Amino acid sequence: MGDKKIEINEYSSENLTSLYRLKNVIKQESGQTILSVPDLTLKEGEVYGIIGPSGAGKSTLVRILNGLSQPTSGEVYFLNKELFNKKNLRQLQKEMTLVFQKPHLFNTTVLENVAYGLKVRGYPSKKAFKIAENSLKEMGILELKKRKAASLSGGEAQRVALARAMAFKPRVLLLDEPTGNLDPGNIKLIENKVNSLYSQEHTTVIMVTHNMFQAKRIATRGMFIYQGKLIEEGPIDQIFSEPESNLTKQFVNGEMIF
Ligand SMILES: Nc1ncnc2c1ncn2[C@@H]1O[C@H](COP(=O)(O)OP(=O)(O)OP(=O)(O)O)[C@@H](O)[C@H]1O
Repeated sequence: MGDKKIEINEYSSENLTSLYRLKNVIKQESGQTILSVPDLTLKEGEVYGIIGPSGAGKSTLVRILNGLSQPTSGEVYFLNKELFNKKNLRQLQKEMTLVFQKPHLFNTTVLENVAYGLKVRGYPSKKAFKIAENSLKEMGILELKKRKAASLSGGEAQRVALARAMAFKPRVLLLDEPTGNLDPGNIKLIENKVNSLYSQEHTTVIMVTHNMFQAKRIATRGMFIYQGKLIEEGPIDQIFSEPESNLTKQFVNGEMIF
């Protein structure tokens, strides 16, 4: 591969105290603080569910974690390196991928869409297509490989976006409401995929979801964001049964009016 891959021993799990570390992170837009995270550590190999009302700042957080949106102030470390340092950003971003609720697919075939992410990571074309085919097979959609992306249904497009994200086996998979527009069958398929990524590949998954049942079903840890503030982060059972904050309690019990 053309790109320097991050050496495992450079960031071995033994030396790694955190996958992400955020300190005093503030994001402002038009003079307003839309996200404030005083101190947050995210560990490798967990499935994080990010919950909170609409407009709370959930997407803002995943865009920061993916390196797409630089905080106005504060520090973000990924694998113990400053994520937004110009020297590190592109290299570190190759370890992660973000899938949106409405997938952004290129106007080419499904197979070319899935191979793209591998090619930009330096895989030779033939190998990229082979891995892409395999990834489509794993998502159960190999028969779509020659279809133009624009002709796909919402559920199919989301599965293609996930096949593309998973093809290069990212260390971190960020999902922003990935099942928001899908029917129960497609939701189940995607949740099963997240479960197997976690249990078999030990991929860290960080997922925004409006669906609290979904967070309960698939997350190992939860984060509650409210009015631009990270209120709490902890084991998912604790978030739902014994949250530290009264705000979290009101939200998970459906008592919050907003
Ligand atoms: N570029 C921007 N300029 C101004 N305000 C913004 C900008 N981006 C986000 N915001 C505001 O910041 C707040 C947080 O937005 P964000 O998309 O992170 O929320 P969210 O929790 O993901 O919401 P939803 O669940 O509705 O998707 C919202 O009030 C939003 O309107």
